[in-house]
Amino acid sequence: MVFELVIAGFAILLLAAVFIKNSRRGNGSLPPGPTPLPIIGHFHLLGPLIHHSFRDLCSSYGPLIYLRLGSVPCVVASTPELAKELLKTNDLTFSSRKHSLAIDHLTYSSSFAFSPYGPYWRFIKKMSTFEFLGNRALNQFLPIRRKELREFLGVVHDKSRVCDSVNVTEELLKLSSNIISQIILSLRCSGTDNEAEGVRTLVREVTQMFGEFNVSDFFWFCRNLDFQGYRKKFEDVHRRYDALLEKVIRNREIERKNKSPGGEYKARDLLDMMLDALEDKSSEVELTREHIKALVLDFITAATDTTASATEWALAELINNPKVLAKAQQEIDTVVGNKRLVEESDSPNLPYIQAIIKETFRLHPPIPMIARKSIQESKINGYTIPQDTLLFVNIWSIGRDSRYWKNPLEFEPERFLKPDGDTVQPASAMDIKGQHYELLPFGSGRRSCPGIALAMLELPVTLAAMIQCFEWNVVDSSDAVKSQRQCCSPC
Ligand code: HEM
Repeated sequence: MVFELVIAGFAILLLAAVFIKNSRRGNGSLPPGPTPLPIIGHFHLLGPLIHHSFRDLCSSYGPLIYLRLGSVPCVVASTPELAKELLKTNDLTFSSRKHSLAIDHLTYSSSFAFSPYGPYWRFIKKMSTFEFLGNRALNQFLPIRRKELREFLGVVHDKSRVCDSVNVTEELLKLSSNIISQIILSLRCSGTDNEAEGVRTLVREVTQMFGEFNVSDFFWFCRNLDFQGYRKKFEDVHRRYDALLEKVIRNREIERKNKSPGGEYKARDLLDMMLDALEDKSSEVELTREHIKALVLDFITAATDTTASATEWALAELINNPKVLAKAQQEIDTVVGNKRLVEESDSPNLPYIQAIIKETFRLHPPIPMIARKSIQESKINGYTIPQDTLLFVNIWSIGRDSRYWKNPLEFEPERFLKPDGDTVQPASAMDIKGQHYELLPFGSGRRSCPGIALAMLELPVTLAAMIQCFEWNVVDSSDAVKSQRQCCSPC
């Protein structure tokens, strides 16, 4: 009896699989892909690092594949040509993003980074591009970045004296979080500022929740169930975040009311800009307090881990490649010397440091796949991509593909330098602003990263200062990177 039941069950599964396969053929023009299983689709083919699994699937089924993750249809692209076709030629079609229960709960359903392409998104994009992340604002915030970098170097220095090793991961996260929370809220996490520290802790919890796998996001019949108990966690974090941000906003409103005209000048942060827009009855978009709270979360989560992880990977590669490290030290010695600390204004004269950053992005993009959702049906390479399909452009696998890169797994920053007589110039032909589809660390097109200019100011100077001030090596292989200090004079 049991045996018969097993056989019957197996037959049903097989029939369902054949049905699904035929329905793909019936549709005819979907990109190729493995046969899905009933209900779970292709989930069983994914390992813990999804970009690795997608690379393997693309090498078996082709550069553009179609998968079903539970009930969610998706396509994966893994060549620069397809990246261009999808993100440039069909930019508008793939201009949306998939929501998850975590995103909806935690960002008041008002996130900018996850909002559909429309008036609200355009309004914030304009404000971030031209105002708070524009050249003028970035110049105004230079003293903050300079002070934070010195503070960071000081902490690494002090801790390494006391403990002879430092958790660089943690310190880099504090550095990027301090910079962005001051640009956005004029708050600094110093350990004594409770509000800033509270925001930082909550943002870390939120970042973790965004990355967790929730079955309810992929199986429509689980949408209202909560097997993993996430809903309660989301509600708890949301309540604490809302209370904290409400307090920050209320304090700022009082400060604005009491401000005397011509009082002390302070660079306008994002919160000021949003409160101006909130009060402006003629503003092109009607904003709410929820929009402000969601935007703060959007920007802090988007800016913190990405910048810290890029610096950490660059450092890890330098430690593992002593010749590259020596060349970088040589460049800093020649251009900056040891009488002063390297500054952001030195970056254009440090082409090797910039090449190290690009090489780090190629091998370790902080966001390994660009994720979008289609708002309409499209034809790509002769295949039909239906509306509401999730798109993944696997920039991690493109960066390691031997068809586009010589010695793809080697860390060779020289590939980004072009000899020009005796000097080397930054390889302008390979910039990272989303025009060269072999290297897309910040994405491409209208939804590309608005923080690129800020990140590219922070990264070279942070890395150069770490090289200038300390000698680096790994002291414990169980941690990502630790430093052993031997401080030089500038810091
Ligand atoms: C090394 C640092 C960073 C990397 C590698 C990075 C990478 C990315 C990528 C790949 C995207 C998706 C782009 C696309 O879909 O085409 C993105 C979006 C975004 N990034 Fe960054 N980012 C970094 C730093 C920052 C910073 C410093 C900020 C804020 C100041 C920021 C804010 C955002 C926002 C708000 C979005 C969503 C944009 C939208 O949906 O329109 N990022 N970033």
